[in-house]
Amino acid sequence: MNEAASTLEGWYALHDFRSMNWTAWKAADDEERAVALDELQEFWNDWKKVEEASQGSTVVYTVVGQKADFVMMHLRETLEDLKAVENAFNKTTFAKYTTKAYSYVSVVELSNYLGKEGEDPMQNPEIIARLKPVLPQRQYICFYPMNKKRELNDNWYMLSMDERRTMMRSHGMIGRSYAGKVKQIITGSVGFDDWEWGVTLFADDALQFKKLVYEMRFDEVSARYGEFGSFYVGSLLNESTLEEMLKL
Ligand code: VOV
Repeated sequence: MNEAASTLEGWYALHDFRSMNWTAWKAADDEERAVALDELQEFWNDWKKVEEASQGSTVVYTVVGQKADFVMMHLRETLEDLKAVENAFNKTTFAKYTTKAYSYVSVVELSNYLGKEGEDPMQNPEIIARLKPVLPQRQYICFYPMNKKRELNDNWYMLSMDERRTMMRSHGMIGRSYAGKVKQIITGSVGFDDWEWGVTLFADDALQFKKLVYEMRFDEVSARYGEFGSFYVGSLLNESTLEEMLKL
C-alpha cells in the first residue's frame, strides 16, 4: 500500500462568492442603501477584531466576469466559526441585495513532502504562521479548485512517496521562483467540498498568476496529474473601494 503524505491543518477556510442584485440595489432608496452600507461597515469592523485577536482573517475581492461580483475569503478556527460568519453576513441588510454565486469549504494545509526529517513542525513559528495566516492585502486574487488525477495510467494516489516527493520538489522550485511576486495559500478539501484542494493566489501584478499557472502546466505534477475547476480573478476591496463599486 502506498503511504499517504501526512498533513498539517490550520484554520478552516470559506470562499464565499456573491453576485450583486443590481436591480434591487438600484430600486432601494438612499436611506435603505445607507443602512445597508452602515451595517456592512460594522460587519467589516467585526472581521478586523477577529484578525486582531489572531482568531482568523478575512479579505474581500471583486470578481471580474460573470461568475460572481465579489468574494469574501474567511479563515476561522472552526467550521462553526465559519458558519457563524456566513450566517451573520446573510442576516445583514446588504445581503438581501446579493445572490449566492459559489462557495468553497476547505482547511489550510501543509504536507510533509518537503519537511525536514526529525523536526517537530508544530514547534516551528514559520509553519504556524503558514497554517494560521493573516491573509495578504495584495492588489489581486486568483482562486481555483483542483484535483490530482486518479486515472488508470495517471493515478497520483498509486505513486510511491518518493515519486510524489520528487515531483513536489520540482513544483516547489517553480513556486519559489515567484517568491515576492505571488503568495499561495493551499487549502485541503478532501471530504469537505467537490475538489481536493483550493488554490488561492495573491499578487500585486495579475499577470504573474498567468505566468505562474502556465509555467506549472509544464511541470509533471500539473501536466500529468492536475485537474482544474473554474478560475476566479479579481482585485482587492476595502471599505472605500466597495462603496465606490456600489455608488450609483
Ligand atoms: C507561489 C508559488 C507556489 C509555491 C512556492 C508552492 C510550493 C509548494 C510546496 C513546497 C508544496 C508542498 C508542501 C506544502 O506546502 O504542502 C506545495 C503543495 C501544493 N501546491 Fe504549491 N506552490 C505554489 C503555487 C501553487 C500553484 C499555482 C498550485 C496550483 C497548481 C497548478 O498547476 O496550477 C499549487 C498546488 C499545490 C497543491 C495542490 C499542493 C498540495 C499537494 C499535495 O499532494 O499535497 N501550488 N506547494
